[in-house]
Parts: sequence; C-alpha cells; structure tokens
Amino acid sequence: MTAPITPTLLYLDNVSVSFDGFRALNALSLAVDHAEMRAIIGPNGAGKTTMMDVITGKTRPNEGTALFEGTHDLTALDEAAIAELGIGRKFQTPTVFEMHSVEDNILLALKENRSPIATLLSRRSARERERIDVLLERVRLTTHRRRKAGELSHGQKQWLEIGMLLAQQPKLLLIDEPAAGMTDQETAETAELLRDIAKTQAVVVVEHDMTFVRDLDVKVTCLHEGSVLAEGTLDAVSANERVVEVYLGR
Ligand SMILES: Nc1ncnc2c1ncn2[C@@H]1O[C@H](COP(=O)(O)OP(=O)(O)OP(=O)(O)O)[C@@H](O)[C@H]1O
Repeated sequence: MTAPITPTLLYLDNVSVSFDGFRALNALSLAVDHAEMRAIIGPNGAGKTTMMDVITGKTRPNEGTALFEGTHDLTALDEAAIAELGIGRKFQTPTVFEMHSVEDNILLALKENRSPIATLLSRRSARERERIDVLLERVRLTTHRRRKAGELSHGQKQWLEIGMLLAQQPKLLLIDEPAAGMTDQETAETAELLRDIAKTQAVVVVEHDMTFVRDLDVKVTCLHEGSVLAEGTLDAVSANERVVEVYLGR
C-alpha cells in the first residue's frame, strides 16, 4: 500500500444541499481516513443518498467544502473526473452483464475503456488472468467463474459488482445497502468481504441492517435531517437517546 498523501482521504465540511428550499443536507461534516471503513446509518430521508451524490459529483452542494486527498475539490468536478480520481460507487441494485460469464464481467470492468466485443474477443494477457483470479477470489466467486452472471443469487451478484468496482482500483468505495435482500449467511460473508477490502481501501457503507453493521465492527455515523446526529462505536451510537428516538427505537 502506498503511504497516505494526507491525513484525511475524504473531508466534508459544512456541506448543505437544498431542493426547492428543503435542506436535504444541513451543514454536514464528515471525515474518512485512508483505508477506513465507515458505516452510515439513519432514518429514511436523513440525507444518506444525497451525501453520496455530493461525493460522486451527481449533486452540487449549495455550500460547504468537499475535498478528496486534501487537494481535489469534489464540488468543482464532474462525475467522470471524480470516478477517475478513485471514487467508486455501488448502488443498491446490482448492474452486472447477465448474459456474460462471471469472469468476463470482471474482464469487462478491467478494460472499461475498450469496446465489450473487442475485450471479449482479444486474448487475455497473463497479467489480466492473474488480476481476474485475484478479484474472483477476493469476492468469493472463484468456483462460479464460468457461470452466467444472470444465474447467480442476488448476494453473489452484489459480490460480482463489488469485484467489478475493485477492478477499477478505487481508493474509496461507496456502497449503498449491500445487505438488502441477502440471506443471513450472505450478509455475514459480505461483512467479512468489506472488512477485507477496507484493509487496503476506504469504504463508506450505508446500511439499515444493524446485525450487518455490528458485524462490520467499525465507526458508525448516524445522520438525521441532513446532519450528523451521533458518531462513534455502534454501542455508543445505539445508546444515544436522540438516535433511539429518531431511528433505532422506531
Ligand atoms: N432531487 C431531489 N429533489 C427534491 N428532494 C429531494 C431530492 N433528492 C432527495 N430529496 C429529499 O431530500 C431528503 C434526503 O433524501 P435522501 O435520499 O438523501 O435520504 P436517505 O437518508 O438516503 O433516505 P433513505 O434511507 O430512504 O434512502 C429526503 O426528504 C428527500 O425527499
């Protein structure tokens, strides 16, 4: 792993986003370190998705600072430029190429800038084969590599998409509700998988499933009405009276 360039990988300060006068984010501040995993929780409408949208350049904040690696101003870049910096996002619904094999999906992600047909017809270099093997192993799909992606279970499709994101070697992965729709076994394995990824890359994961968040065993930030309501260990955040009132106690 390369040495951190700055102490903070992602730095949001005082970020506000208004939609027709409604404040979806309200002076939100958050800092995520290199190779840190952070779980974001909070009730519906708390601003979790809007925060991810600001980080990825989909939504421009009305106010505030959003820096990546201390120098890149995310509020001034478009989505493609932000992806290029090394921020990858995974939405809740997996979007894999269902008709292609699992390993071809990874190959396509490795060569995102080339046409799919040229990619699939060309010979794979030894380096590519090695990278595909490592990525498949990492996302627990080695034994499924020749199956069509469309035949995988919902959980396996989520892992495949995480593998496709990892192919781009992001420094920060944003993952939206990975455990939704997964079996208990898949949920537990996903927590293990993300913990493994967070050894080398930062991960911000939005999730409502508290069993899963407990398994992640990382610092938790609870959002409410566009701001940070509480931050700390899951035990500390769960014991916070306001968090119980607006979210966990419901
Ligand atoms: N494009 C938009 N136009 C108007 N209002 C919006 C827009 N996007 C989000 N909002 C509003 O901003 C608030 C925050 O929404 P956001 O989707 O960020 O919350 P969330 O924490 O991700 O919720 P959930 O857990 O339901 O996904 C909500 O009240 C939502 O209705």
